[in-house]
Amino acid sequence: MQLNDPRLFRQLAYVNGMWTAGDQGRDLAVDDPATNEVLGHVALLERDQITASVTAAEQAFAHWRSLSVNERAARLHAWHDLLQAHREDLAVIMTREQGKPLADARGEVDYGASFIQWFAEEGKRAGGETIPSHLPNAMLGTLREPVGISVMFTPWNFPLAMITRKAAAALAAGCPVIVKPAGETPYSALALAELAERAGIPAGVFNVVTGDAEMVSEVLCNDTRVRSVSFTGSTRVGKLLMKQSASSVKRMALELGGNAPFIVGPDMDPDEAAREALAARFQTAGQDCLAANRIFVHASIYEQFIERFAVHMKQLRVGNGLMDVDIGPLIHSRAVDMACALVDDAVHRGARLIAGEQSMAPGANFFMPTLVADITPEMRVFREETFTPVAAVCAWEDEEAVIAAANDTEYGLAAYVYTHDVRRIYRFMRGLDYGMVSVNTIKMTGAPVPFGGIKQSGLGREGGHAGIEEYLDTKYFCLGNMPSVSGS
Ligand SMILES: NC(=O)c1ccc[n+]([C@@H]2O[C@H](COP(=O)([O-])OP(=O)(O)OC[C@H]3O[C@@H](n4cnc5c(N)ncnc54)[C@H](O)[C@@H]3O)[C@@H](O)[C@H]2O)c1
Ligand SMILES: N[C@@H](CC=O)C(=O)O
Repeated sequence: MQLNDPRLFRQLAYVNGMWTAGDQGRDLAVDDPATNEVLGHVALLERDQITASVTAAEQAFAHWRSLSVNERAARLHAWHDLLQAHREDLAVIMTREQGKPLADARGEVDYGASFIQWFAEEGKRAGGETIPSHLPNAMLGTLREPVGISVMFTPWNFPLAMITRKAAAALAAGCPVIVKPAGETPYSALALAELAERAGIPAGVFNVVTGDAEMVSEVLCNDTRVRSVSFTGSTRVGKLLMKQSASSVKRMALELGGNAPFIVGPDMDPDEAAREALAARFQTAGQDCLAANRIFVHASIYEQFIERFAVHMKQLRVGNGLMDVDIGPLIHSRAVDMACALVDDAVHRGARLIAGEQSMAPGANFFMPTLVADITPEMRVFREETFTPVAAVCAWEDEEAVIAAANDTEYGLAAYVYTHDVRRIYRFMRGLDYGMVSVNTIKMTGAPVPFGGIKQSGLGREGGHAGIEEYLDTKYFCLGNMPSVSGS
């Protein structure tokens, strides 16, 4: 890989401040999804090595938590600055392993860095409270303590920002961290480890383990020394991690799948609404938990919307993310198979295939943006998180019915509403059962935001003031027999 700083491309795990090969010498090939070329390999750690990463974190914890918040913040700020200084290399690594266009990868480096900056400061504000005493001669209050060793399983669609959103919060709270990145995208995580070391984050405080996901999660979730598990990925794996963590009652933060509705009101300009829906559907080639999964358009502008959406969709440039494109490859060929199956299912059940010419795909892992109209609740595109560049549209007329249809899913991550009618906006905002509702914009995320879902989209919040709470325990204290202390 051509980088300005070749030391950012690491193929070994990072445990206790050391670049670590698997004890059995096993490794795993990592492919560039655009070309299927092998980019490199990554160490497959053995069971005992995963346990050793917990021991390293345990030993590092005492020192890390003892630092003042300002000392921890200084290291986090240094880490943030290093991400910015190496932005271009980090973006290239991300595009090569994940496939997303370079411009999007640069955006993700900025997004990822912003969480480090945010939590460096947020750590300074994570204080307890004093409580007016109901007991005579006693002082009551709370202290905030770091929960302890925090494990993070992160996905391949956002290989850098999903790590920093979790890890920076935990580190700021005083917790040591063990990250298990997705097998498809380990190199962004390992580059983060290289930069964490350069930023002065001590050995054992930020570890990146690589290996078989099922074995790693089994070892880490069953280790009683691990106190918190955070995962971003599918609802299926999230449930598995919950089960594995139940025996030792760990704290859980889960950012799982979504099935976002995108509702367009009758007052919208069909062309403007189509451009916005297009961007909301095809971000990260549709492999985004925030991607608009079901597009509900008011019947009065439905056909015009479809026509404008198809026109704009055909202009999207699909290709290798290193080139000047809008949409890169899907993560692997299974995702292409899934996209084909979703479209077939929809058409078989009566949807109209408006556009999507797969013979134009520039490689095995590419899927050309596709639009299906007249979708119904029986179709897979309606029920499942499609995670592919397949846009699925239907018409609505009755406001209560469209809210009910939008809520007719086990997911509840994000919803979009496009209309300028303020009363309608209010009714949608209140009526939609989602953790996040975005009105007249598709840009809703960022460091200050409490990101997260309800129902089977997850537990807890990341980012914002809430993000650091996932890594803090509240310790109540009662300082009794203090005759000079009043009850107030
Ligand atoms: N909510 C989000 O932010 C978000 C982000 C990315 C992906 N996703 C979900 O991921 C799905 C697509 O990804 P996929 O097909 O790779 O899903 P998947 O469930 O097979 O895998 C998701 C991730 O979990 C890891 N994983 C698998 N088994 C694991 C285990 N036992 N322990 C720990 N980690 C394990 C994988 O390495 C991968 O990184 C989508 O349907 C979407 O719901 C959600
Ligand atoms: N796009 C999401 C991540 C989910 O895939 C985000 O911005 O956090």
